[in-house]
Amino acid sequence: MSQRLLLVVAAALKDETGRILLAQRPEGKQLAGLWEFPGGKVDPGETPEAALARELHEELSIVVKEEALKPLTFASFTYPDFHLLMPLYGCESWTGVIHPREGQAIAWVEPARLRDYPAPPADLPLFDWLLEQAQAEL
Ligand SMILES: Nc1nc2c([nH]c(=O)n2[C@@H]2O[C@H](COP(=O)(O)OP(=O)(O)OP(=O)(O)O)[C@@H](O)[C@H]2O)c(=O)[nH]1
Repeated sequence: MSQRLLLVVAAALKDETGRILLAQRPEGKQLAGLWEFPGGKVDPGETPEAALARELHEELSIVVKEEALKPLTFASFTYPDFHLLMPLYGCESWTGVIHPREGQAIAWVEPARLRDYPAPPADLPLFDWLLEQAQAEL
């Protein structure tokens, strides 16, 4: 069966203590209430990095330079309506203060606690990957 491929970019924003930012999907959206990485769909003609910088500004009101986005890993997951391809970028520097602009809750989460947050199924291997990375850095 052929399926629509949807390209979504996501960021693992990391603070000085190694915690990762998760945002809760607002009510009314697909998968509402689940915790996920900030990000969103890549618009036609947009690079993934430009799309992610745009989404981070729209969602969290921070300014991120594209050079500050480091490719980490990706999710590839079949949902009922589409197949999600989601590169995950790491980001440790931005300007501005994180302020959720869409009414979404946010949380800074230690890598070992990521699995405590209900998340879209596509994100679970990414949570595990981030934990492995954090453990390897110790
Ligand atoms: N941003 C984001 N989207 C994710 C993650 N995991 C995951 O399965 N998705 C899925 O990716 C799809 C696109 O995300 P999105 O809805 O945030 O994109 P968007 O803001 O551009 O769309 P919208 O404004 O039209 O709602 C959704 O179906 C969402 O459930 C994640 O960690 N972050």
